[in-house]
Amino acid sequence: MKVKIACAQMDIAFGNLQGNFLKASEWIEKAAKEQCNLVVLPELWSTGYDLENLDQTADQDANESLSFLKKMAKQFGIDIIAGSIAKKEKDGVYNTLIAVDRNGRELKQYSKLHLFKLMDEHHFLQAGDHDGLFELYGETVCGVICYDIRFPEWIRKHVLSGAKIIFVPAEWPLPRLAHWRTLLIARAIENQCYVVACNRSGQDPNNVFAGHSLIIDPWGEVIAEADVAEELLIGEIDLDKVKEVRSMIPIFEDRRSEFY
Ligand SMILES: O=C(O)CCC(=O)C(=O)O
Repeated sequence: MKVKIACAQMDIAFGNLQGNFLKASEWIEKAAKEQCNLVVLPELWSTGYDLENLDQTADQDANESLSFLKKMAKQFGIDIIAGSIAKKEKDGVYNTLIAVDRNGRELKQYSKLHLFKLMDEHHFLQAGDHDGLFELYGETVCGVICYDIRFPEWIRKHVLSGAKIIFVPAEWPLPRLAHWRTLLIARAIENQCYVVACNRSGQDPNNVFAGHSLIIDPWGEVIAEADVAEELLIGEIDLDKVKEVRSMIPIFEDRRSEFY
């Protein structure tokens, strides 16, 4: 099955929810006009890393984000992996990915499991405690968020549960661009699956971000890669290729899991 995917590598206005919702709606519309089946947004697309103001800006139970995303998905007939938002729950704020389908049905919420101390996340956010698996196009896929890609065992757990696409919304800083590319390509090669990674563009008061959103196939080939500036990155994936690559080098049969 072929799927045309767009990564909305947008700039994010620091703490400006209204501006970011408007911008996201424009990118979603643009992806639909390009006949994409699916659009992916970056991490914390509605607030950016304005962590100190999350008390005011985090979305209570993701209600506002969900109604916006469901409306957009139905209006433009497109599936949306809506990066992540700051979601307020009873015990604090989570960095939460939301996926909705073109019928406006919620598919998944996943909260970032590994908090990134270098960007102070642990002072402002709660860590998630469940996996990122969901069903899309009749296949199992998953979402993880940014820093999560540094934990290959977390990604492998999803792949062992059947994930054929790993979606990665991110706000990855420019100084570690080489890590971003290397880790994403490695995750695709070692798991023989697609990786669709949507980073943000631009800067905030503390960081300049790397852009370079990537769509990578199960052989580790880069299907499409953005530059640092804002861009709607488009690439087509073919889910049948996962089986093809896995039969060529059958790592999942050859694993010696009794030793590790
Ligand atoms: O791991 C990194 O170098 C960047 C991670 C990050 O920026 C994040 O998780 O928000």
